[in-house]
Amino acid sequence: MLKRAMFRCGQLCSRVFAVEFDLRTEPLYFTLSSNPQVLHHAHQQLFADDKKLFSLHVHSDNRIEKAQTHAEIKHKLSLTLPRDCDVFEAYSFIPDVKNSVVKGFFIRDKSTTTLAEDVLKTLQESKSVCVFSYKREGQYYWQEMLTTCNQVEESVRQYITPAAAAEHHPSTLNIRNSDVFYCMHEAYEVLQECTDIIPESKEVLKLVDEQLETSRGDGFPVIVIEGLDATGKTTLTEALRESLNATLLKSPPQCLASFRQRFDSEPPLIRRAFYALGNYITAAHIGKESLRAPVIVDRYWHSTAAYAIATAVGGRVENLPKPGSELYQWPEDLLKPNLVLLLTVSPEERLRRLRDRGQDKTVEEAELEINQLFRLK
Ligand SMILES: Nc1ncnc2c1ncn2[C@@H]1O[C@H](COP(=O)(O)OP(=O)(O)OP(=O)(O)O)[C@@H](O)[C@H]1O
Ligand SMILES: Nc1ccn([C@H]2C[C@H](O)[C@@H](COP(=O)(O)O)O2)c(=O)n1
Repeated sequence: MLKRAMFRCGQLCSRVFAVEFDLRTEPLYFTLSSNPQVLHHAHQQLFADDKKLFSLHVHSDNRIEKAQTHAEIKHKLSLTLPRDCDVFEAYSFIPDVKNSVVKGFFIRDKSTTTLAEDVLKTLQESKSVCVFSYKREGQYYWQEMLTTCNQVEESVRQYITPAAAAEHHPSTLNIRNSDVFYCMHEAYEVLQECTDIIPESKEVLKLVDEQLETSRGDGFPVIVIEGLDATGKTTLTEALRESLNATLLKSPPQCLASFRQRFDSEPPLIRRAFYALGNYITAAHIGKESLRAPVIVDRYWHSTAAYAIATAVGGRVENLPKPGSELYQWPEDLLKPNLVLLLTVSPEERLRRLRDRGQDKTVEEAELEINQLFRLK
């Protein structure tokens, strides 16, 4: 308990918290201080009196464990919390410091039961989970650890203080090498760290080792076709193969097809590293094939980066990294195509085509359909 309290005062107190309270507006930012301060109107709405308030963050030096614990908690909260609990994405971070984000949740319990508190107390038993509750004193609010012994309680009570909005959405601080990978060895290392818990990682790494090839010389043109599902990629890439007498490749490549389901069920860190490695295998195939004929590629790095960034960045479209951000830069060691085309259709036409096709959808495809914000991103 003492260790947790020290951690909290040593690190969290200099941190800013952001809660994705309303998807149409900026997150709400606050810090902790020993001096009470009156809250702004928006903050007062979040900390409204008639609710029991908690926040929960996952800490671990082991990034795989951290990612998995976060995903497990998200799943558990969605299954076990009472219906009248609101769960918002929350971040604790140090402004402008890359990789400083600790992801978590902010929970408003409007129920009359203690179920939410009981669930959170159970979660707090895990050494990597910190749960805080929020209390009111007159017009001020303070944060304290959910379960504390008396000795620690005094030293950890901190008042909620409104903080300035961050220039960049906090989630963008952690995208590099957690959601999007900009060189192969960073993605490779993630799968290496997973081999104990995901045995398939070894097989994927073996395929990467076997297939990797040095970059291509001056060969035939390489054209990538990108687009959301049902925008016509398969139709166009097949037609181009015929008309240009080209070789057609895909990312992820066929040799990873049997592993996709497994990695799709993993948290973003692991899932994105898997798809990143798929791009490097496809790059090796492009290198070989483009010496013989033009190459058409059905999705490549833009798909990987776009899905990853749209998933990682919560809330509104304006939260995305700004145009020109280094996060949109092509990976330094990934073979570049000569041309990338993005196919677009109106949302109505896309839905009509999806309905006509009536195929099974992956979870993320289904999400695209129901989540207009995600598709826009
Ligand atoms: N230019 C077009 N005009 C009208 N319909 C089209 C056009 N291109 C494709 N379609 C139709 O739209 C549907 C989706 O096309 P297609 O399978 O090529 O999309 P896709 O982008 O490859 O989808 P996914 O990524 O989900 O596999 C198909 O029924 C196809 O016949
Ligand atoms: N080049 C690619 C292709 C696909 N992905 C990921 C992104 C989603 O997680 C999923 C969607 O693929 P679909 O089901 O539409 O085939 O695959 C990627 O990261 N990179």
